[in-house]
Amino acid sequence: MKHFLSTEDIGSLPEWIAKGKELTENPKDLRSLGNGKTLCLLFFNNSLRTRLSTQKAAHLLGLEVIVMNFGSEGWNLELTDGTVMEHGAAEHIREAAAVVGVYADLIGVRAFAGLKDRETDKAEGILNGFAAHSGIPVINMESATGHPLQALADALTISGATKKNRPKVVLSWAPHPKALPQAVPNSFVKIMRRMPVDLVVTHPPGYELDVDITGAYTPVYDQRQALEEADFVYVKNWSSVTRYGEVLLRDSTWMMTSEKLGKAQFMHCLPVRRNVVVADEVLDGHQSLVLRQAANRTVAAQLAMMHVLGKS
Ligand SMILES: NCCC[C@H](NC(=O)CCC(=O)O)C(=O)O
Ligand SMILES: NC(=O)OP(=O)(O)O
Repeated sequence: MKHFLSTEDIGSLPEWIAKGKELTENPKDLRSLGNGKTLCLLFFNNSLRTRLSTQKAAHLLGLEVIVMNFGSEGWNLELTDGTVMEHGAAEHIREAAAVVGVYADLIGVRAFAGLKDRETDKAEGILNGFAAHSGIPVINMESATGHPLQALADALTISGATKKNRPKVVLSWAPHPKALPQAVPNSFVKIMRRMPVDLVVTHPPGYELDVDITGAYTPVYDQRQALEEADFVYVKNWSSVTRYGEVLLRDSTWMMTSEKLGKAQFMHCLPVRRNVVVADEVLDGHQSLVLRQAANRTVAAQLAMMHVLGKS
């Protein structure tokens, strides 16, 4: 059975990108691919793009969709085997996943990092629990450590927008009032390593990504130096890994501005806090790719579903 749990589940990235371009440029009626099948989307966290683009992609592939906001409406799930369930959780993930497998043919799961315990988040209990116990393919709609649908959409966006054979792509940390997960930068770094780009990662000291996930990299702590000659600038906040889940810095000089962006194209996965992460002028300017990224989320979801349906 094929899942789509991380960017590693993308076999040949150039082939997936070519297929994505084909879906966009020569759309065909693909409704027979998913005919008679049901996709169940489970949200343990909020969403706009993921929920709508995945539903739209499912309709394009002829799938029926059922959606549940599990975080607010589902039973609290026990993830550990052998627990005496006298407290807290009403249901074990073994039953919950198996039951979804009775109603659906594939599942999408969104379950963010709790940002309290690093090892718990790295174990990906909810995502892996559904993959292990549902008996049907699972698609990651942003988990504790990764957001592969976003990364695939970002790869499609850069591939479609680049004017160079080997563009310079900068991933820049930005300030944020809340502690946010590392899922988006993790998957972005991993997929960019498989693209014909020169990737530079810039963040303040203390915001190093987990190299067990991203692979080794050399951070550039001077943002202006990192941004020199950039073609694409991907801006994102994440919380500290070493002081797990902490906000160490709220330095507004890391916010992206038109002056710092220069001639580069701007990217962000959204949602974004205006004038904290990025200045209005950038989001409202013609160098912003954020809506193309959002549009490519539908293409990424189609590709992921075709993969797990065995129809890619
Ligand atoms: N899926 C896209 C990003 C989701 C999440 N952002 C957030 O939770 C932003 C919340 C806020 O701004 O209050 C993240 O960073 O992983
Ligand atoms: N980029 C993204 O995943 O957006 P949502 O959190 O709104 O789904």
